[in-house]
Amino acid sequence: MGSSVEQNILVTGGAGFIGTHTVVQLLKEGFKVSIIDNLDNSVIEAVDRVRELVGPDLSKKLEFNLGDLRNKGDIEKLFSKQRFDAVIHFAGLKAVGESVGNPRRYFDNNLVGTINLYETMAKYNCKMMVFSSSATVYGQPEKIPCMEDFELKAMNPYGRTKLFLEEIARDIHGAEPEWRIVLLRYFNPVGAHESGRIGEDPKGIPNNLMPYIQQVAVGRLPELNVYGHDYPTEDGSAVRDYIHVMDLADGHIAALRKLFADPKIGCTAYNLGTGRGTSVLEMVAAFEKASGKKIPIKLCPRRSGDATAVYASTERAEKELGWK
Ligand SMILES: NC(=O)c1ccc[n+]([C@@H]2O[C@H](COP(=O)([O-])OP(=O)(O)OC[C@H]3O[C@@H](n4cnc5c(N)ncnc54)[C@H](O)[C@@H]3O)[C@@H](O)[C@H]2O)c1
Ligand SMILES: O=c1ccn([C@@H]2O[C@H](COP(=O)(O)OP(=O)(O)O[C@H]3O[C@H](CO)[C@H](O)[C@H](O)[C@H]3O)[C@@H](O)[C@H]2O)c(=O)[nH]1
Repeated sequence: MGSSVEQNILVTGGAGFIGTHTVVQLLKEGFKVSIIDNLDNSVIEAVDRVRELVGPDLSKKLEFNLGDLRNKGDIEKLFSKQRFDAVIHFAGLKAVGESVGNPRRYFDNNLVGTINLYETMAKYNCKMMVFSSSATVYGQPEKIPCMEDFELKAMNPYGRTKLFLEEIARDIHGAEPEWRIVLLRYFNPVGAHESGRIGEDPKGIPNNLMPYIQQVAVGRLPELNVYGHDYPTEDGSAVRDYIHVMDLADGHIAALRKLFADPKIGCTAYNLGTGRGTSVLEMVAAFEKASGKKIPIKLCPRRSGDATAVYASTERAEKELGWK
């Protein structure tokens, strides 16, 4: 189903993991897309593969711009030559451990980049934004499932950039109510496009569970360290809400449609998760079953800063975005 009027969307960080999957869905839904990415954590081949997946006709509606949000001039160049109806803002750094060792890099990239983006959007009167937030803003939630109105607290510099950026969005909307901003709090994105042509391929040793399991499966790493087997959960391992990246991509389409359709949306946060908790050991078992490969594991102490169990309440996204 294409949209009746062709809307033009700027996608920051569109060459990355969630970005590429979302751009495929945007093009298929009839949107025109411009990506800005500095390729800090991605490769241009990923954009070539998006073109391959959508075919030559839809590819004509995709433009790639090499640029860095920390340089206001790079953003200005885009806005001065075309009108954008909305921005989906993925660009940012996301490695928790790295942010602890080098917080200034995170504040510079995530905060300065986003502030530059808001400034330029305001200048060109483009006031609709879908922002990549994270379940990390719930810290160690006192209750589960996490609901959007829970108290927010971040536990590391990366998490603080997401929390600050949520606060910045609420303040901008508070002062200039014409802004429409959707804050999407992703839980744990996993998986890849069904073609296998795009996906998550982090550089170096992965921090996250799924890419780590995948590297064990292909023999690049010898075994999976299971961090924590004495949590007060059914099997002792930690519980998360793993959401397929294609579902997440569709969540962005739903959020965009909501922005365009609802002048009263204001600045609203939505959880994007499945609402189901899965333990680390259950993930390993599910992967073994699906792939037919044995994943050797080593039971290790808890990883510092990890929560016991986090999963989403999906009620608000279901009710207001029509997304599940
Ligand atoms: N993947 C997750 O587990 C997860 C969970 C919650 C939230 N998020 C957030 O979602 C967003 C996308 O995550 P992802 O997994 O696709 O990450 P990713 O690293 O694959 O994609 C981010 C993209 O942004 C680009 N980028 C970074 N800084 C930039 C800058 N200053 N200017 C231009 N481009 C820049 C990178 O090169 C990369 O292509 C991030 O903001 C991340 O914090 C991710
Ligand atoms: O090699 C590994 C990697 C992870 N885990 C465990 O697997 C679970 C999930 O860990 P991930 O690192 O995959 O994901 P997190 O829940 O820690 O964090 C991710 O999701 C958060 C949102 O919930 C934030 O967005 C954060 O940036 C992002 O990395 C945790 O219990 C972790 O200890 C292992 O046992 N072994």
